[in-house]
Amino acid sequence: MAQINPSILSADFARLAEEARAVEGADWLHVDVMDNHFVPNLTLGVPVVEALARATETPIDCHLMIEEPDRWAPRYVEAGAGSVTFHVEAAAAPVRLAREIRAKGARASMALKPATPIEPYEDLLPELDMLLIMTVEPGFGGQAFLDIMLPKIRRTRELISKHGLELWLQVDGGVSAETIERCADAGADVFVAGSAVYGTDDPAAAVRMLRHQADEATASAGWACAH
Ligand SMILES: O=C(CO)[C@@H](O)[C@H](O)COP(=O)(O)O
Ligand SMILES: [Fe+2]
Repeated sequence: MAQINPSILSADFARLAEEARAVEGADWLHVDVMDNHFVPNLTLGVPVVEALARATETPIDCHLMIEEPDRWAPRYVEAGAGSVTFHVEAAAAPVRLAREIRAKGARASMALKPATPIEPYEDLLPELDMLLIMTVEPGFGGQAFLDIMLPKIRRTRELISKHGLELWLQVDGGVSAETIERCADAGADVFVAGSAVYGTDDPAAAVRMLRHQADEATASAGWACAH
């Protein structure tokens, strides 16, 4: 079944706990950490992730858009994140970092910006629990989905199948009722959605609707997700 991860970036930051609980029933809560260096925006850090992990039953999917993830990612596992994603463009030693995240008890995930190809990282895939393909330039919610990322999603799904991996394939940026079917058809199975969830009157219903759409598209594409 497809997983839907609402992005708290599009929620009301003055009511974070309430907003996190508004999407209980979602698979993971996606938390975007930005440091104003790796991306031109600043959001939240370790103390807020700790507070969110206490405030909701939904596991935390932490997306680190920061410099020096080798230094900081383990701190987010300690803060209570169940999955930690670092950007390969920022990591000094991605294999060592993925192993450290796993050893500390979280799922290890690596993200690629739109201009970063997957092919140089084929041999790293067994070290990961999830790969994140950005479908916008990281930094802000509410941007338009980049259709030109669809071939990369498809090629990544082929690599995952070729190696017989259980790796999850996440897409993030501009995922909505209009675009989710294209992502699922190309091979994504974990979908981050910010404005398409929190921009509606009923975030929990939006999650259910997106999941249904993704499941239908995956079934007609004929590949099975690993979860
Ligand atoms: O990581 C990011 C942005 O850099 C995302 O997680 C956004 O928060 C997704 O928001 P929408 O594009 O779905 O509104
Ligand atoms: Fe994100």
